[in-house]
Order: sequence, then C-alpha cells, then structure tokens
Amino acid sequence: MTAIRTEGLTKRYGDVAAVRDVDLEVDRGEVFGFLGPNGAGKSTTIDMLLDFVRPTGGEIRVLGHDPRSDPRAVRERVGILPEGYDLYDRLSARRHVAFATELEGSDDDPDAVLARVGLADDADRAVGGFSKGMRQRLALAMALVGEPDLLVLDEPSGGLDPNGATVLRDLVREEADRGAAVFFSSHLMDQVEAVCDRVGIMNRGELLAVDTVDGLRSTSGSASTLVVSVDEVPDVSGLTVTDGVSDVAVEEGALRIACSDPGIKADVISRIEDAGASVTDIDVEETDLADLFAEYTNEARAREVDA
Ligand SMILES: Nc1ncnc2c1ncn2[C@@H]1O[C@H](COP(=O)(O)OP(=O)(O)OP(=O)(O)O)[C@@H](O)[C@H]1O
Repeated sequence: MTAIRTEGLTKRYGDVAAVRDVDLEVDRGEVFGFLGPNGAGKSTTIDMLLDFVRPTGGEIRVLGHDPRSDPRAVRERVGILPEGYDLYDRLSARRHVAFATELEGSDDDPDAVLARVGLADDADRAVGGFSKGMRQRLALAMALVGEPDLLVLDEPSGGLDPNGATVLRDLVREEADRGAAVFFSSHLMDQVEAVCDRVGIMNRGELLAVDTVDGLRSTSGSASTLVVSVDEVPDVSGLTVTDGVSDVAVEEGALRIACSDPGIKADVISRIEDAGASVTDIDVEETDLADLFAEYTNEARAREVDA
C-alpha cells in the first residue's frame, strides 16, 4: 500500500516557489530519506503532508486520505517528530509518553516505549534537566506511540550521540519491518545512507532525483573511484573512451579512475599495465552519498547559471 503519494505538489510564497511540481511515492515498509540543503523545501513538503501548510497546487494522498479534507484521519495514523517540538520541563519523561498514549487512545506501556529509545532509567526525571539528545530521544518515543502506519521524522538525528544514532537507525528499521513507512529528512548523509531504502534529493523546491543510493551512484556516472598507484604514469588517453569509465585524473604517481560500471576495474588495470606501467597498489573508494548530493545540487546550480 502506498503511504505517501503527491502529484505536481506546489507551494508558492509570493515569488518564492518553496516546493515546485513534486511527484513522490513512498510505500508502506519503506524507509525514505529526504535530503536537501537549507531552504530546499523539505519542511514545507512535510508540512503539506500533515496539513500544517496548504499547497497552492497539486494532489496529495497520505495513507489514502487527502490531508486537506481529512487531516484527523491522517494525523491519527502518522507518528510525527517535528522540527521544533514542545516538551514540558516540569513533567517526567513517563508522563510525556503517557500523555501521547492518551491522545492516541493507545494501550502502549510508556516504560516499554521509553526503553526502546534508551530512556528506561530516566523515566521518572523531569525533562527540564534533560540534555538535547535526551529530549530528542523522548520526542522520538512520543512519535512511536500507537504503532503508526507512517512515521514522519524531521531531522531526527539532531543532538544524538553515536549511540543515539545507532538506536535511531535500529528503531527506523524495526518500524519499517513491521510495515510502517518511514519518511525522514536529514542533512546527515551517513545516517541516511545506512538506513534508507530510497532517497529523494530536493534543491530549491525541486525534487532532483529519487532512487536507491546505488541507483544514484550509477546514474551520476561515478559508482566508485579506482585509485591505481603506478611506478610511472603511462599514457592513458585511451581509457576515457572505455565504456564504464567516466573520468580519469592523474595525481602524484596514481591514476584516479571514476568508474560508472563497477565490473570494469580488472579491465582498467590490465589496460594500465598494457600501457607499460607497473601497478604498485590498488584502492577502491566508493562514492558516498555526500559526494552524490553535492554532485546533484551543484549540477542543478550550474544549469540555472547557464539558463
Ligand atoms: N512562511 C513562509 N513564508 C515565506 N517563505 C517561506 C515560508 N516558509 C518557507 N518559506 C521559503 O520556502 C523555501 C523552502 O523552505 P523550507 O523551510 O521548506 O526548506 P527546508 O528544506 O526545510 O530547509 P532547512 O533545511 O533549512 O530546514 C525557503 O526559500 C523559505 O524561505
């Protein structure tokens, strides 16, 4: 079942197109990472999914409902970790979660929910004394109450230490495995890369690409970079025309060969040897999501400058 579907989703603020013509589909059981630089339109998109902001154009369905005509039906089944959330400093962590269960009409045990986010030992403490990361864990616990069909997490990694980041990753996978869709926005590429089935890259209101991380790697033309150290740099002008090689650079006794086809590496190495060089070392650098993200957003900027 589709958890989120948008068609031509658009939001204008005067001359600013915060979100432009976005078509998006996220399924139940899927973890979808929503990436983009500041001002890309991520929060505006999330706010439209939850009817906190009204679109100026396009269609939206969340869990089969139009949030504009049926916001309650949507919010009842969605667990939300908003960008800015309110906690009550004098109340305990347990009281916060109990409050969320009352609102949801859920019979979840608040202590069990707090244990999932690593706050079991702090259940009785007033949250006024909580650190930033502990507050973030508590807000996440409140979003988990009631087994939502869709989790919408706006920058969920904020303030989390490495242990908290692991807890978050495990929780996200558990929720997807029980059939929930997880839609989260983030600037932290390694978090997104580790946990997402697919990612969408937003820039200046436009959804530039939607794919798996591997899919983005192969369409960007740089799945990985082969770094081949040689005793003497040979003439490799023929290499760039090889299918599967998207770029060749020479750098301090090494050739850096960007490969769009991961299967081309052995062939590339034998061609370097055929050109008369002795290969002294070979290293493979996978293109990470941060590189891909920079590539997509820089390309979009270059197109705008050209236009
Ligand atoms: N209420 C508003 N009035 C006018 N412009 C707005 C409003 N809300 C958002 N915008 C504009 O819409 C664009 C997208 O903003 P949005 O907050 O959705 O970006 P974002 O991707 O969530 O950014 P960030 O990562 O910084 O949170 C920005 O240019 C922003 O200035």
